[in-house]
Formats: sequence, structure tokens, C-alpha cells
Amino acid sequence: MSTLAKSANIFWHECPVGKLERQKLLKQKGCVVWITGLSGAGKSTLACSVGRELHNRGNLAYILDGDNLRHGLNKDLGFKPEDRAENIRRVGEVAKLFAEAGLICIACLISPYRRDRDACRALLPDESFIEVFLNMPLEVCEQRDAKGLYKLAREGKIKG
Ligand SMILES: Nc1ncnc2c1ncn2[C@@H]1O[C@H](COP(=O)(O)OS(=O)(=O)O)[C@@H](OP(=O)(O)O)[C@H]1O
Ligand SMILES: Nc1ncnc2c1ncn2[C@@H]1O[C@H](COP(=O)(O)OP(=O)(O)O)[C@@H](O)[C@H]1O
Repeated sequence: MSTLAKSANIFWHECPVGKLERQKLLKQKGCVVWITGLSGAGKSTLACSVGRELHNRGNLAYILDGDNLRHGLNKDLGFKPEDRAENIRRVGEVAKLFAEAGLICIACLISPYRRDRDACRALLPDESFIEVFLNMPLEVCEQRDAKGLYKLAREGKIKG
């Protein structure tokens, strides 16, 4: 899928309330915490724990979970490398919007390719993108196999 811009004659419209004012209102700085790791590594679990803790502390956070987004925004995408790249590109753009809105955005996606994650990081100031690699061994993830995906993959029933 091409990510080249196809629109011409478009202009940026600056709005009167900016990021700094929103940060002041919310008493926090918007940022993106990007959790990457294998299926079953514990990304969603970690995102939910951190999200709950932030909420309890009075911080506004929102989770962008790869699994959930594939029910809507990304329902047209599969798991070929180019589909994963587009999936991650879209989520990176949404995460950037959330961060600019002043939220602590926790994105949890497999996001296996460094270049795709780097492209998301490049959308934000350096200190506003925090990447967390949930380094769980494949054997542990496969043993958990909470969704039965590893079994299906071993049987050749799913690809990618
Ligand atoms: N190859 C393949 N076939 C079928 N299903 C798969 C496949 N790969 C991933 N999944 C499931 O999709 C969930 C979301 O994946 P992601 O969007 O995070 O993947 S990616 O970032 O685009 O690589 C992912 O969620 P998690 O298990 O929470 O990681 C899986 O449930
Ligand atoms: N720290 C942990 N220790 C043991 N099991 C865990 C841990 N974190 C998650 N799990 C379990 O592993 C499975 C996969 O977790 P999940 O958060 O859905 O992973 P992912 O989002 O990376 O696919 C779930 O059954 C979950 O309860």
C-alpha cells in the first residue's frame, strides 16, 4: 500500500488553542508509550496495568491496542508485511494526535519491523516517544498461546 501523499493544494490550519494550553489544562504532557513484542508477550496486559495506574494517579491515558484497532480503523488490513506497515503507520498517526491532544497514549502492537516503529517515532519530538520492547521468549509466548494463534500457525492455517 502506497503511503505517498495524493492530495494537492491542501493547507495547514492553525487553531487558537495549542498543545501547551492543553497540557496546562490537563496538568500533564502528552506522549506515546509504544509497547512492541510477540503475540502473547503480555503487551495488552502491561498496557492495561499502566493505564489503570495512570488513571488512579489522575492522569488521562488511552490505549491503542492492535487487536482492538483491527476491529475498526484497520479492519481492511491483514498480516502481510505491507499490511502490518500500514497498520503501524495509521496507529502511529493516531498516537501522535492523542499525544498532541495531551494524552498519555499507550500503543501496544506486535510492530515487528524497526523501520515502521522508527517512522512512528519520527512523528514526535524525541522525548515524547518511549519504546518498550516486551522481551518475552517465543517459547513462553507459544506455551501461553492465549488465542490459539501459535497452534494455527504451526498447523499452517494462518500465515504472516
Ligand atoms: N499472522 C497472524 N494471523 C492472524 N492473527 C494474527 C497474526 N499476527 C497477529 N495476529 C493477531 O492480531 C493481533 C493484532 O496484531 P498487531 O496489529 O499488533 O500486529 S502488527 O503490529 O500489525 O504486526 C495480535 O494481537 P496480540 O496477540 O495481542 O499481539 C494477534 O491476536
Ligand atoms: N507477566 C505475566 N506473567 C504471566 N502471564 C502473563 C503475564 N502478562 C500476560 N500474561 C498472560 O499471557 C497471555 C497473553 O497476554 P496479552 O497481554 O494478551 O499479550 P499480547 O497482548 O502481547 O498478545 C494472557 O493469557 C495473559 O494473562
